Amino acid sequence: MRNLQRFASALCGSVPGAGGSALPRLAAPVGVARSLSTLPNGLPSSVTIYEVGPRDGLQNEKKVIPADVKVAFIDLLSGAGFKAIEATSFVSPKWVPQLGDAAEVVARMRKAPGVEYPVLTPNMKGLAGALAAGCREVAVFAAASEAFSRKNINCSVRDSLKRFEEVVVAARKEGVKVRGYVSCAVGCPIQGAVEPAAAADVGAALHHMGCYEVSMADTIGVGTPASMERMLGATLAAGVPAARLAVHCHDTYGMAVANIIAAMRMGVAVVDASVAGLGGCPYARGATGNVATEDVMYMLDGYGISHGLDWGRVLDASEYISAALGRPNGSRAAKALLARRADAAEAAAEAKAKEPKAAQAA
Ligand SMILES: CC(C)(COP(=O)([O-])OP(=O)([O-])OC[C@H]1O[C@@H](n2cnc3c(N)ncnc32)[C@H](O)[C@@H]1OP(=O)([O-])[O-])[C@@H](O)C(=O)NCCC(=O)NCCSC(=O)C[C@@](C)(O)CC(=O)[O-]
Repeated sequence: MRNLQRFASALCGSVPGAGGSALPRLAAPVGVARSLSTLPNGLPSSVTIYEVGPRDGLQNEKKVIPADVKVAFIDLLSGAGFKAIEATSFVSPKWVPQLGDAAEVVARMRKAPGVEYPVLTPNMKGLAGALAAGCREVAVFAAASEAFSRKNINCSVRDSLKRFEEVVVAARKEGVKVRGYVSCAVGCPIQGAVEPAAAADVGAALHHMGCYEVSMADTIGVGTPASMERMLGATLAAGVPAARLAVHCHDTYGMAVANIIAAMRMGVAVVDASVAGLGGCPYARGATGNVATEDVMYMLDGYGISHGLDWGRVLDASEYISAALGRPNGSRAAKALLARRADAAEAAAEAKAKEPKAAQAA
């Protein structure tokens, strides 16, 4: 751990203002930080994949997705071993019409034991909706970029943090866990480059507010391992421990898996991802979806890092949602594995057809 902190300070030496937060410092965070057990190569021995497909993946779809499809998708994911599946958002339906059915989806989805189903809540109205629906975990989402904050939630970063503090305090009073996001942590579709210190300050503010985990998001997928390291280094130096951090990478430039490896090398062991690489950003033309869950699983398997997910069931969910949306699967690993699965099923059917009739009947 001391090495990690030294690494963070070394990285941040060149980042002006890192850790010197200009944003409000609020109450201390709650909960027990995860302890990080590592492999001999320094990578975490297990990684939690926080599935965001039903929320981040579907919020940006042009055609209306029926609640039936969302519920069936979440139910498939629920059997796959995820500990957290971000189900939907209690945001203004005028801003995000696609998730206007949040209450219905939460009411109808199966709640598997041991699985959290967080929902996004941008304000007290969203929190009230989430609480009324029985949600036990919510997420607030600030931005490292002023321009994006105004475009996404119609207020400045500072005002958003005041609003989120109210949500965090009220949620915790109800015993509801709150996760925090920092959007545009390495780049913004409107303002361009984002200083690591700006992302670190917002991450630290959410951490000190009481978010049990802060997910640093490369919203438009422009990051590289180098810019991720600078941003995470600044965030660690600003006082957010690696055990409280997650990363949320979009894959626009094909860097997401490499960026996640860079984050794991810095001790991050929670990774947001979307089955089939669903998603996109309404404010950035050409920005692609989240890193695909299956691509992350394939990488983790290669390192021998446990993720606790059932490949067969993840592929079922991936196949289902790609068919329901009528588009090719956005995960390269899923495409390859689904093709192999189809080949194996075909070969089994052929073998069965060649069996003598009596054996087939048995
Ligand atoms: C924050 C607001 C509400 C401000 O929007 P506003 O227009 O400033 O809000 P307002 O308080 O003036 O209210 C306007 C109307 O919305 C209603 N309203 C107000 N709040 C709610 C609510 N919670 N639920 C339902 N309705 C709501 C409110 O009642 C009112 O209705 P009217 O009186 O006109 O009929 C709006 O901008 C909003 O909903 N934004 C959400 C945008 C969003 O969800 N974006 C995508 C999130 S993804 C992201 O940020 C990045 C992330 C997390 O994925 C990480 C990454 O990939 O980088």
